[in-house]
Amino acid sequence: MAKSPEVKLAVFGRAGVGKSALVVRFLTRRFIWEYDPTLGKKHLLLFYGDTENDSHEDLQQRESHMRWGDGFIIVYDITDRGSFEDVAPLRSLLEDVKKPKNVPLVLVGNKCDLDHARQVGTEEGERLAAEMACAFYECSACADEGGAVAEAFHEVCREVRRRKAVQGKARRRSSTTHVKQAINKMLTKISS
Ligand SMILES: Nc1nc2c(ncn2[C@@H]2O[C@H](COP(=O)(O)OP(=O)(O)OP(=O)(O)O)[C@@H](O)[C@H]2O)c(=O)[nH]1
Repeated sequence: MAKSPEVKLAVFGRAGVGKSALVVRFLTRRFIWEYDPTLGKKHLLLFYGDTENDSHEDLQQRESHMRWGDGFIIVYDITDRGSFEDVAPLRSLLEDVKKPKNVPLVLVGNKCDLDHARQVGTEEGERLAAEMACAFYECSACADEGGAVAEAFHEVCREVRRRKAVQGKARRRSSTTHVKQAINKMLTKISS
């Protein structure tokens, strides 16, 4: 069976929203405090950073990771409205930095086990995701009973692969067109 192509995923969101916990949950099906520390952050896909008070270096690093990624997950914490307000600027930066635009993206509202402390309604997340034309998941890295964390990661991977397949087809079609044009040119020359 053909191996699935590698997908480079980048996870963005304000500090403390649970990026590392989500990646650990996805990779190990465990919450971060249960996981083996020897696994280490090197196994995490990505874990960036604050959107406020960023140094020039932080900004440069974030932009280079945006260029690096094939697919993106933007995370906010449903108990932290500020982290929700960071989403739109992050998405704009992504649109500015990443070419071509309209990247594979999923929006995640994390920590939904803390419903009593909720500051961002589910419908607000849904509305923002609709504006950004991307899928939306509310989930909890801590108590992921329905498997929404894995579903969010899989959805962005599927979207990346779908687009790679379309691009591959377009590339093959354009190289076939080039060959046809070259043959036609040769035939025209020969017959003239
Ligand atoms: N209750 C609850 N706590 C969570 C959840 N996800 C993460 N946390 C906690 O939130 C805190 C921050 O989680 P991290 O995964 O380190 O967040 P981060 O976004 O990677 O943070 P930075 O590395 O600072 O950017 C930790 O204390 C986690 O245990 C969740 O789904 N529910």
